[in-house]
Amino acid sequence: MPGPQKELWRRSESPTEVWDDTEKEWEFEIIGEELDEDGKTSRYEVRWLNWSRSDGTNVTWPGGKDPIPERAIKAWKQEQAARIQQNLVDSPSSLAIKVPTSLDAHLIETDLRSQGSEQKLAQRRRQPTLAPDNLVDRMHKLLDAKQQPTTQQHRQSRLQARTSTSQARSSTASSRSGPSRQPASQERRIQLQKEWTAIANASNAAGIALVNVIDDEDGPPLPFNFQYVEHGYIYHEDVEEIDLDDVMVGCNCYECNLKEASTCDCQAPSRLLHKDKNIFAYTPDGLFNFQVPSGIEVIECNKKCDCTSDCVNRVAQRPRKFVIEVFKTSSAGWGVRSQSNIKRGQVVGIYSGLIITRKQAEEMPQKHRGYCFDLDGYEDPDGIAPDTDRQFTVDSRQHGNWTRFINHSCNPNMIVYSVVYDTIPEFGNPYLAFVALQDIPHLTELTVDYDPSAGNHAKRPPGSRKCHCGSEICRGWVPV
Ligand SMILES: C[S@@+](CC[C@H](N)C(=O)[O-])C[C@H]1O[C@@H](n2cnc3c(N)ncnc32)[C@H](O)[C@@H]1O
Repeated sequence: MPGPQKELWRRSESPTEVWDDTEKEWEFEIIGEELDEDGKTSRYEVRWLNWSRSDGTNVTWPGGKDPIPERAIKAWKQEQAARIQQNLVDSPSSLAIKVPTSLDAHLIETDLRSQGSEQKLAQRRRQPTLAPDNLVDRMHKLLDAKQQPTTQQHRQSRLQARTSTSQARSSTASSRSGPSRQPASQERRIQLQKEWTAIANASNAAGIALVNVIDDEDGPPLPFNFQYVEHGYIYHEDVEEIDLDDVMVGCNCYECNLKEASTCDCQAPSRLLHKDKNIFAYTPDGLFNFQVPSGIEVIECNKKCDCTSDCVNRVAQRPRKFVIEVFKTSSAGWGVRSQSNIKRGQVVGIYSGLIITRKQAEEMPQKHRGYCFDLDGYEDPDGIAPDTDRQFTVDSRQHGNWTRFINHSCNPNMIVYSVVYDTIPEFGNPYLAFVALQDIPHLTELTVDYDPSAGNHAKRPPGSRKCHCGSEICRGWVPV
């Protein structure tokens, strides 16, 4: 006969929750968050400062009818981002114990594939009859065919690439003991890839892959002490930095209204108009709407605004979501492409680098000017002579991100527009955003026209280089 059923565990009584004073302001701080399987926040952990249960505990997980105000969430996210950034600065060794994300796995896979492909190519050079038999070879063959305008040109540029690397090799060969050629080490390339990806991830941006299936060069040539800067500017000591917190103003819209842009304080002073009415520069899907005339800066909401990060007027400032490949091209050094398809109007990236004065840029040796971009979007807003004290240039030679590798094409798939969000237009240091002019399939080289105002028959400027863009409407030269 069965005996009396044993009680193994009984839930203790929940402490009583009394929130009686309806007039009272309940002060709280967010102290944690719970993530769902996609890594998105499902709820926040909150500590109440002027409330506790009868047992003294004061932590809850609010939700449902009483969601946490957006403003508190925004402050918490900013605090977390700053903490991640600080950890990275304080402790470079922490990079080594970073928990791999799916993006890292993707990058490692890409890297292994490109290494495999490189070994195959090297082997094929030694045994020219070896047939391609794996996916990577086929993919890169297809890419080569797509990127090279003619076989003749292809052969020439391959030859040039080999000649230049063999020259580089022979200049270092003298320090080696014997004449036999060792396969080039790819350690530098992999190290750069890891470093740049860690820096990008710290700004919540996706990783950077470095790929070379053309020759043995183990990464792009960079000046000594090059610093990868995923986002923002560094200021040269000759450029006066102004404390923007005192001068910048934000809008009070809780939700900036796409239909009535004039009701947003950020958009009302903008010269971005359509039929005399203020408009935002973006569609509801966050794509550039191409209604911004050249010479007009897009003014996005900023850190003083009340709106959240998904506001219709915050697009260029969002972190990059797709992995970028900095890859060796066959005829224009290193270039860039995305591992994901890109939509027309999608903002692909923002130029970063060192802010120098225009005078400094003009006095720079010509060979270094290839990485300079003038910030002249606001220079002549109403036909008024520009304030020469505030004419700046961004130089990405020594400090910059992947956009410094964007090559020129006479028939480009991106354009550049000026956008202002954590500064004011009058200060003359807007950001430069690269936006897709068309749908761009993944692994297609991303290009801009370095001199969009030049006509197709413009005379070749002194100091310009021979253009290898391969487009049917090629002008024949690249400005420097
Ligand atoms: C901003 S950098 C672009 C990245 C560069 N390819 C690299 O390897 O560092 C500009 C330089 O790239 C080269 N370049 C860019 N587009 C080119 C093109 N269409 N044809 C030939 N060279 C090009 C020129 O040397 C130019 O001065």
